[in-house]
Amino acid sequence: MKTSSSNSNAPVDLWSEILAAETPRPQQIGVVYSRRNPNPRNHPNQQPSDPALPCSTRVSLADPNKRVSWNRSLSTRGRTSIAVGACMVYQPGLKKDKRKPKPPLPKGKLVQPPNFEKERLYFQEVDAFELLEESPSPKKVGTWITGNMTEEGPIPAISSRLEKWLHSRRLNPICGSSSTLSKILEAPSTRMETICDLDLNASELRTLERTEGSNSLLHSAQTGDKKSFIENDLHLQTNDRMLAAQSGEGCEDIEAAVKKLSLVSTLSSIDDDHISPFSALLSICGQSAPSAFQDVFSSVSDTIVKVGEGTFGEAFKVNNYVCKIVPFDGDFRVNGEVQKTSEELLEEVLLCKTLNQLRGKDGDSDNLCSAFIDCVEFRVCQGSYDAALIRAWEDWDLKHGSENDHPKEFPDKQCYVVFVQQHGGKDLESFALLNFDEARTLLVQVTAGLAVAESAYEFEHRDLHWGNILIGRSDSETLQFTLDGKNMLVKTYGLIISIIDFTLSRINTGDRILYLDLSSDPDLFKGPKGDKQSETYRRMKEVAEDWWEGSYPKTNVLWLIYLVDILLIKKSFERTTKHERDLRSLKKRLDKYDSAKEAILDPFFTDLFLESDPKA
Ligand SMILES: Nc1ncnc2c1ncn2[C@@H]1O[C@H](COP(=O)(O)OP(=O)(O)OP(=O)(O)O)[C@@H](O)[C@H]1O
Repeated sequence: MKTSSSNSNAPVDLWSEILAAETPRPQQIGVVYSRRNPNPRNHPNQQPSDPALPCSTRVSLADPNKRVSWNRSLSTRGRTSIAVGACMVYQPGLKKDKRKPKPPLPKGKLVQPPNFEKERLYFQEVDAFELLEESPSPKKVGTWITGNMTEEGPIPAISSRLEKWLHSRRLNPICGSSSTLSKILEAPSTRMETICDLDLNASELRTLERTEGSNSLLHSAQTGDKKSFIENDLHLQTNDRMLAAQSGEGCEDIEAAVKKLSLVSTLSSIDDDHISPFSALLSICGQSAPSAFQDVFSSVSDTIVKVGEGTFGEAFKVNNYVCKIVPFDGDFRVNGEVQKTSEELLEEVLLCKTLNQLRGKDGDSDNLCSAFIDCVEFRVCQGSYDAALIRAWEDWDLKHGSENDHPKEFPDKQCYVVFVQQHGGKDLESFALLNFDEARTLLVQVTAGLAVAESAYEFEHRDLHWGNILIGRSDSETLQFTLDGKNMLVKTYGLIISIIDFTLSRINTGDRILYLDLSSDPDLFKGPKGDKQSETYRRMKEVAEDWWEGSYPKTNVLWLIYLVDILLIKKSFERTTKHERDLRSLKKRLDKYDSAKEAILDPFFTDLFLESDPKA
């Protein structure tokens, strides 16, 4: 899936190459925004709203007339995490429902065995004997990977660098995170950079060496990244801890600082250990303090172009990347919605990091694909909106008419998460499909991607409308998917798709189940009758019986059915009546499948596989 780079310092992959060819000049970007929850009253592609439907009364304080959302009740919104691992007990708003047991951990090789050579080198630096003697046993063995055996005995599955550090100082009285999470933590996207290192002005983001120091919070604490330190009551606690660690104020303080900022303790101890979700979010983004928002973007003003907007985020093209900027934790509404919380964003980042694992950057796996947008960096920022972004926002507003609030309204204490993603092209709504082959490859890539993610993580997207499928043109004729160890080479007909926006998604990371409890968002299911997107939410609800923590891969199939409908009804491309018949019979058969994994075996897809057939 990866292609080689001409510049060894820059991470060039398939997308970068596609996009270098596809969108070389900002003014050529023609992405038309499609929000997840279009307001049927003013969205050209939506049916007129049912006057009987209640319209939301939640409007932004910034501009009460700007936007009305018909299907969100974010006052009750909240992503929910069910921890399935030892010590993972954080379950806000967990509904007690004993109908189903907790889903099993995902199958397949989720966790790579630890690289023992690396472990050995590490332990040379510490007193290995002492360490092994003092290491606590996990309380629930089943959720830990089995450690390697050494002459001295088993090495516990020590997951993160922070944990190793704690072990080395015999300061780890709690059980550690599972290795799945640690693997995610150590993925390239958790690179620790100072604000200056996040050089969006470069034509490519640099892949920094992931050294022990550069990727650790401890390092930040020790080097004291004061430049990005923003004085804010909310964050002082975190910074105090880090500075205490820096100044070496005794083991207890260091232990507390590191433990509280390590993912090991994030979700599980937010409640009982008074850790703020904000600290945990910083931690998972590899930061000790928020970056100054304006600094991150100030040097790239000429190249910034807005490419889209969503209910929560504004998306800007910055060179070859897209930065999705999501404000959070503010106490006023943005775009008519209550702002997302640190906690929700923490889980969203975790979810993205988990899906990033499917790209196989960290070794072999039984399930691989590049169908989910590559998130290359996550950055917590704070401050008022950058002038270059505001200019880009206003340009876009002139051309497309934004439904969002003007970002200049944000106060200077506002926090944001910047999701730095690869540019995935245009969304399906605005992309002009040329012919039936392009429609077919779209369907097979989405289906295969969902099948792979289902298999690896019991993933359900739960919101796969046409604004959440991006399409780019590519020279690659084929694309590889690996499903349960079997390789499938899929014909692209020159298109590569990327799935985005995991706000409603459900995933089993191996440590915990992340999902959004849609039962607390009744408006989501009140969209116009007959509207395919609204009907799909309602069908999902029937399948889930409004119990959203459960695993229902059928929901993925429901979105595939929606996609076929969209291709038939909303998209025009060169096609014959036979092609339409084929699509209609695919839709009928899809109805009978319970998962994307079943759907990918449908005869409709057979001749789209070049070498290996998933049935073989
Ligand atoms: N990586 C990307 N590449 C290209 N365009 C993107 C990318 N990410 C987002 N966009 C554009 O921005 C729009 C909004 O992004 P996204 O759906 O992720 O935001 P959101 O706030 O989560 O939206 P929603 O209203 O669906 O919750 C997309 O429809 C797309 O047009």
